[in-house]
Amino acid sequence: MLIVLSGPSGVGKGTVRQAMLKSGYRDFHYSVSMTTRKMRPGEVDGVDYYFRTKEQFEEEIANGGMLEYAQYVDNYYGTPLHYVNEQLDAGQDVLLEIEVKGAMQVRAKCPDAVFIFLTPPDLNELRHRLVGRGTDDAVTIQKRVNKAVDELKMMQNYDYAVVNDEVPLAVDRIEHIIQSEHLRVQRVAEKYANMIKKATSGD
Ligand SMILES: Nc1nc2c(ncn2[C@@H]2O[C@H](COP(=O)(O)OP(=O)(O)O)[C@@H](O)[C@H]2O)c(=O)[nH]1
Ligand SMILES: Nc1ncnc2c1ncn2[C@@H]1O[C@H](COP(=O)(O)OP(=O)(O)O)[C@@H](O)[C@H]1O
Repeated sequence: MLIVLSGPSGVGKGTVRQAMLKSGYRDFHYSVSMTTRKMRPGEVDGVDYYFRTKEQFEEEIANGGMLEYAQYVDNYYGTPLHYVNEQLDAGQDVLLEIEVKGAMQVRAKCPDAVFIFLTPPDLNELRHRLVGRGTDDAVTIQKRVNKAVDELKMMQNYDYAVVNDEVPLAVDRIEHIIQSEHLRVQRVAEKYANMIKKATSGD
C-alpha cells in the first residue's frame, strides 16, 4: 500500500514518522525524497533527502525518474520513482511525506493510495513549532506559514485528516488508519477472489 502523508511545514510529519518507528510500528518503508534545498545541520545525504543541484533535479525529471515533484518555497522536491516501485512490487507499504501539489499528482497516478493530511491545532502553534525547530530564518518561516494557509484548504482532497496535537495520539490515529485500510483492501481482495472462484466453477 502506498501511504501519502502531507501537512504544512512544521506540523510534525517527520516527528510523527520517527515516533511511529519507535512505537514499534515499523511495517512501512519511507521513501527518501530528492530536493534542491540546502542541507540543514545534522541532515545526511541519502537519509533525510537526496540533496541535488537544480540541474541534476531537472535531468532526473527529463529522464522520467520522478513519481511526482513540485516547487515549494524556491526549491524542487520530488519522489524518485524507482524505490517506490521496487518496494511496492515486493509487497511492502511505502510512506511518502510530501506537500499537497505532489500528493495530487500521486492521486492521479495511484488512486488506490491512502492520503492522510496532518494538521496543526492552529496556525499560531504551527508558527511556534517552526520557530522552535530553529532550522529556518524569519523570512522563510513567514513564507512557510503563508503557504500553510493554502495547504490547509487542500485538506478536503485527502481521505483522512489527523490533528497532531500530541505526538503519541497522532501516531495512534495514523496507525489505526493504516490498519483499517489494510483490512478494507483484504476484504475487497477476498470478495473478488470469491467472485472469480464462483465464475470459474460454473455455479
Ligand atoms: N511534492 C513533494 N514534496 C516534498 C517531498 N519531500 C518533501 N516535501 C515537502 O516539501 C516541504 C518542505 O520540506 P522541507 O524543506 O524539508 O521542510 P520541513 O518539511 O518543514 O522539514 C514539506 O511540505 C515536505 O513535506 C517530495 O518528494 N515531493
Ligand atoms: N505534537 C507536537 N507538539 C509539539 N511540538 C511538536 C509536535 N510535533 C512536532 N513538534 C515539533 O515541531 C517542530 C516541527 O516538527 P517536524 O517534525 O520537523 O515537522 P515537519 O516534518 O512537518 O516539517 C519540531 O521542533 C518538533 O519537535
